[in-house]
Amino acid sequence: MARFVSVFISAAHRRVISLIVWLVAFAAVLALVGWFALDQAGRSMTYEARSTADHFVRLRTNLLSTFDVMHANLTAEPCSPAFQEQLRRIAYLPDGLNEFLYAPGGRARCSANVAAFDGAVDLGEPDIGRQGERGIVMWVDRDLSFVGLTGERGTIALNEPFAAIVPPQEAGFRGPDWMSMQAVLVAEDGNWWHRSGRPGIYTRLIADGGGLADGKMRVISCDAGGMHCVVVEGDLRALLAQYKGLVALALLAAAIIATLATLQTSALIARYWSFEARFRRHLDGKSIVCAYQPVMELDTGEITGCEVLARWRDIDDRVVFPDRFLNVIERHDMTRRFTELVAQRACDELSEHLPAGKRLQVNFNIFPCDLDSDSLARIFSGFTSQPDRFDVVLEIIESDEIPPNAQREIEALRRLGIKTYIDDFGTGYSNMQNLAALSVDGVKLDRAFAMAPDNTVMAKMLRHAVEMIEATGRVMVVEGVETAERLALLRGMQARVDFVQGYFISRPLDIAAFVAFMTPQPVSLAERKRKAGLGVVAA
Ligand SMILES: Nc1nc2c(ncn2[C@@H]2O[C@@H]3COP(=O)(O)O[C@H]4[C@@H](O)[C@H](n5cnc6c(=O)[nH]c(N)nc65)O[C@@H]4COP(=O)(O)O[C@H]3[C@H]2O)c(=O)[nH]1
Repeated sequence: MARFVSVFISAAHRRVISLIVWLVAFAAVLALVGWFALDQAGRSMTYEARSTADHFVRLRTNLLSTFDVMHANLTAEPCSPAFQEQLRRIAYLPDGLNEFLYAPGGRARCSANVAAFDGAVDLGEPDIGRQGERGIVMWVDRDLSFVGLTGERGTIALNEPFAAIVPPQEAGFRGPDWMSMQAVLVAEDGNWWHRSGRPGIYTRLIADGGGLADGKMRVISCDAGGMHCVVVEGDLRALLAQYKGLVALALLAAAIIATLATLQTSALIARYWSFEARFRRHLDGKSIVCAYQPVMELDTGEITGCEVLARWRDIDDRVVFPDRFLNVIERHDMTRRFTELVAQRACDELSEHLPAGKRLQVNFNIFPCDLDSDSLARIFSGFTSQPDRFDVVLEIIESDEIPPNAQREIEALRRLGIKTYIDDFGTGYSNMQNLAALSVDGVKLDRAFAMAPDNTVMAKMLRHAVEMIEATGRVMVVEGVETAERLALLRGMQARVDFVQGYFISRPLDIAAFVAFMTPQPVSLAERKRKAGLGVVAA
């Protein structure tokens, strides 16, 4: 899971995601345009196939109505002169058919042109036997010399006992260049005969089952009776070549749409997976990590307490430091909830792991805006309900101005057994005026003083800052002690520093390392550090 979400969090991966989104959007738009173009091409091919098939529909209608006329009008004795007369009259009808036979059982006895044959002409086995409602029988592409049309071929259709000769049909096809057509005569048993157009198309249609294959698309349209069919084949490569300009335009449109979609999606992803959004979505008891930085009594060298420092475990499992999330907490009014989660986690860990009989002062950072004794009493009740194990100190951090009701709340907290310190004194809002106005229990000198390199102004001011705090009579903690020399300097001062904290004593530790660091005293600092060496939470 952590691996998966890191894909969305890291900027490098986001670029890859953007590229993927672009490609997918581009392909999707092209697919959409392609589908639309194919649909349109298919429609226009179907239209052309139907228009061409109309010719055969008309032919079939003429044939059937001619048979109707023959059955109604040929009343004379078959093949008699009167019959021949009736037959000739029908042959003059303007229906494209003009040779008729009397051929009961497939044996031609007379025709419109050749009166009676010298004996019946046996047409033989029909190519198509009794097809459709009217039971029409057909002899396809027969030699017509027996009716005097030497060298000609035609199809004979028989509707017992009359037959008509259907001359070869040339269906006019008016489709565009990228289409070609074949007209076929298809029997119900699947046998078929080429009628006109480009041979081979129907064979390919049968092989491919219609639709799209090899860059070609085929559609079929048959006449109502199903005898004649027109297959139209569209060559899509030829179509693309014909509309190069439109293709270029479609590609450009797809690229523009894909770019817009990518911008939108990337912005959405960036917003959804931004640190701020992640923090707000996933801040809970499990994601809070507590680090404990030991606080040492300067006189005795004894570790008497710790400062609880919060970190947050991001969803990709990386531990994030407060400088990244404190402003998010303040901006979104999450300060109280956050303090509650930290207090809860620290209480669970310390209560479980701290050796029995060991008393500890636990310092927490709180936001000035949360200086409300009722809610703070509830938040830290886990500690105050164990007065023999824990003392609670709340360090009011330097985020915004101290609220006007601060004094009243500080006193109320003191009555509940909770002490307050001013944090990071010497910077920001923590000025002398604040210190004089508020009856806080202690003051923590900003780490910038103790950490300042030798001979800098801040380093020189360390002594004066310490003397100034001493003058207020409050408990004094100096943090940021990084070297033995600074520790010695603080020890050697005339003014009294009560507690020290800093990397020289210990970096912030996870609970296991912190408990190891708290080994029964007296043990040298070096020995304690060696024991706590594992599981250090980087500061
Ligand atoms: N270079 C150096 N640094 C040292 C040394 N000793 C301690 N530090 C660092 O100084 C910070 C001390 O905490 P802070 O002044 O209360 O300053 C804290 C505090 O204002 C705030 N913070 C941390 N945890 C919480 C919390 O649970 N609630 C609130 N409201 N604020 C918190 O975030 C600030 C920064 O915390 P961290 O990053 O943990 O940084 C910690 C600690 O790791 C040292 O010798 N050298």
